[in-house]
Amino acid sequence: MADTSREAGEALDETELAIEGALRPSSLDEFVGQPKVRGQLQLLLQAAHMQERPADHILLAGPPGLGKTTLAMIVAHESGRPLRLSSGPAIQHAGDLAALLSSLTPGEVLFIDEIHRMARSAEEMLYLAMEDFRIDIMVGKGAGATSIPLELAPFTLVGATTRSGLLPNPLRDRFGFTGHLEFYDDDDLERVIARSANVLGVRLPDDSLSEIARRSRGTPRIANRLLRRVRDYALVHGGGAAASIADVKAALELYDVDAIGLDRLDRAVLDALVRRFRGGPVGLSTLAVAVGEEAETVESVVEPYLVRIGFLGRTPRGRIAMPEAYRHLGIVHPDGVALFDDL
Ligand SMILES: Nc1ncnc2c1ncn2[C@@H]1O[C@H](COP(=O)(O)OP(=O)(O)OP(=O)(O)O)[C@@H](O)[C@H]1O
Ligand SMILES: [Mg+2]
Repeated sequence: MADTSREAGEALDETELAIEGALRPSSLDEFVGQPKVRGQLQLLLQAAHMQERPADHILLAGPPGLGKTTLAMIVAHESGRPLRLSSGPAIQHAGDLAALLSSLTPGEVLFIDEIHRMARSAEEMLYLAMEDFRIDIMVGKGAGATSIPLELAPFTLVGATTRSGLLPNPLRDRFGFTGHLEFYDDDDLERVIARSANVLGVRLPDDSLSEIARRSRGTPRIANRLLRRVRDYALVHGGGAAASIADVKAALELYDVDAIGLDRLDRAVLDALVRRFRGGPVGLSTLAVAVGEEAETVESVVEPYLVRIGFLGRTPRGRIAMPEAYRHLGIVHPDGVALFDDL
């Protein structure tokens, strides 16, 4: 069954989560692709190490599944410091953040996932904490309220966000460095898949490897997930430990992944845009309602890849379908232009 609800990545059950953990690279050297961000992080960590201080605060931005959490873990691992995990939705009051910050040990790496979803009051507390390693705790209410300053142990904050545009500037400015993660090209995805296949004990001929890479929407998490489905298929229907190209194609067809990696939700969005809204422009929320999804999911999970491959455009008046999208769906463009030249 193909799940169309992909908020915050995928709904993984516990075994899948454990496998995702096992597939995570634990050092910068093992981390595939993203040469820019890798180089930037390397320098930052090395300088901090030479001066025996915690590294500057780091913000990691990019679509789901590109390696933000993985990099946060690598930062802690490479600097030999403990990692504390939290997330924006878990910090709904300044008090939640105060409790978290005051319990950090010197040099600890604090990872706040989905940092754009943190409460406003906590954000303000975080500004001071990031800059001066200090917070003010409010005691009492009304006219008698006083604030008590509290010194914090120096720490490194690693924030992750799929929506860096939603972060207030004062918060964004307090990070020493922002790493923008990009979609991976097919060569990098092949390396991710080859590494994971090795860990999972799956043998993949070259053609199988490149077919999975081509259908992974530029995203390592999707590459790993498709690989696991292909492994299942080969185990049940095919040649056991080796997954032939026929196994790959059959498995991906079973899970509704099309020839360029679009899944049911991607296609539903394109279909609504092209057929129902005649190519747009249509507002994000209207489009989301048409496919029965949250606007946030459509915006942060579905759209970035469709924009990147030139299927969808974002304009001030709404979303529009680009000619490539018509071609992929096999629909004649309203201008009457024949777009079937490659059929
Ligand atoms: N550069 C990479 N090399 C190898 N594997 C990677 C890489 N980036 C990500 N992965 C794999 O992809 C999976 C998803 O990565 P990760 O959890 O870090 O994504 P994320 O950016 O935090 O996503 P989300 O926004 O949904 O939290 C991980 O299990 C990891 O194994
Ligand atoms: Mg993550």
